[in-house]
Amino acid sequence: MPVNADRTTLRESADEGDLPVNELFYSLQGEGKLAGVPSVFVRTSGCNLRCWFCDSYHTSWEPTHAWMTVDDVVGEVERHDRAQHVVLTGGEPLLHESSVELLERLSAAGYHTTVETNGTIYREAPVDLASVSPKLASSTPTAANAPEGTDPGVWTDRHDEKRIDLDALVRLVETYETQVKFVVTGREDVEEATDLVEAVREHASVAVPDADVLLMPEGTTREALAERRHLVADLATEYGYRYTPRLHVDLWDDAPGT
Ligand SMILES: C[S@@+](CC[C@H](N)C(=O)[O-])C[C@H]1O[C@@H](n2cnc3c(N)ncnc32)[C@H](O)[C@@H]1O
Ligand SMILES: Nc1nc2[nH]cc(C(=O)O)c2c(=O)[nH]1
Ligand code: SF4
Ligand SMILES: [Mg+2]
Repeated sequence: MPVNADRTTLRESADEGDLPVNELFYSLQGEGKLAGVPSVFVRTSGCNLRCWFCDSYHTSWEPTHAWMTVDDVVGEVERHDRAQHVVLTGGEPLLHESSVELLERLSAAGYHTTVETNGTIYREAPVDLASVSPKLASSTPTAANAPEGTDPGVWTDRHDEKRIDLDALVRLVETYETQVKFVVTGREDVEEATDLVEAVREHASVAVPDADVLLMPEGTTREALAERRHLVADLATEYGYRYTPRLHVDLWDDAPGT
């Protein structure tokens, strides 16, 4: 089973350079090109978007975290001594300037680094795989779909305005080895994803091959994924994009720290 961070290294208040950490655990990469690879996950808290389906509610809708120094994060990562891969995720990890220092430290220590990002923010850092997941119109929160007990309020418009930043997307694909990973709820999402990929191709100086465009079924439980995965697999075949499972959900359902 994945192992959670020792909470004794977490503090309540921030010093400059600290990172708001929601959780740190060792598991198998569940998504994308590196699915199945043992990896330490560092999940920062705080997001500039509010997807209605966010599987990390406590980093977006209700951010919870403790502040850790970059030193302590590196120390916790190193405790998982079999891991050679680190996944920096969130929330939106590129909101935080200190994510750059963390990536520099991890890279210098020899780790392969993946950053899971919504693609609205560009930062320069030693990133081995930028796992970019631009948010489609179907992610926008409304009064009808927002998580129970929340009122999307200003976030319906704010999310919709901020969810795509073409300049940031282009810089990310030009700078890093990239996978572009769309959360798919239905056929319209793949049509919109195709328009976006075409726009990125038009502006970028590098190729974005179909094999780097991934379709991932929306769903946070085995049951939800079982309902949607065949549709998404068929769409991947039809469009020539790659399908990615959510291996951790298949294996551990919605258990925390996986
Ligand atoms: C919680 S997000 C954190 C990183 C970044 N904020 C982002 O959205 O890419 C991690 C990954 O989970 C995906 N994700 C979040 N909720 C999901 C859901 N309900 N079903 C499928 N994928 C989901 C995101 O698209 C992203 O690829
Ligand atoms: N096992 C596992 N793989 C993942 N790949 C990306 C994740 C994320 O939340 O960013 C994630 C996650 O939360 N767990
Ligand atoms: S961008 Fe990522 S972390 Fe933010 S709300 Fe959407 S899925 Fe959650
Ligand atoms: Mg996740």
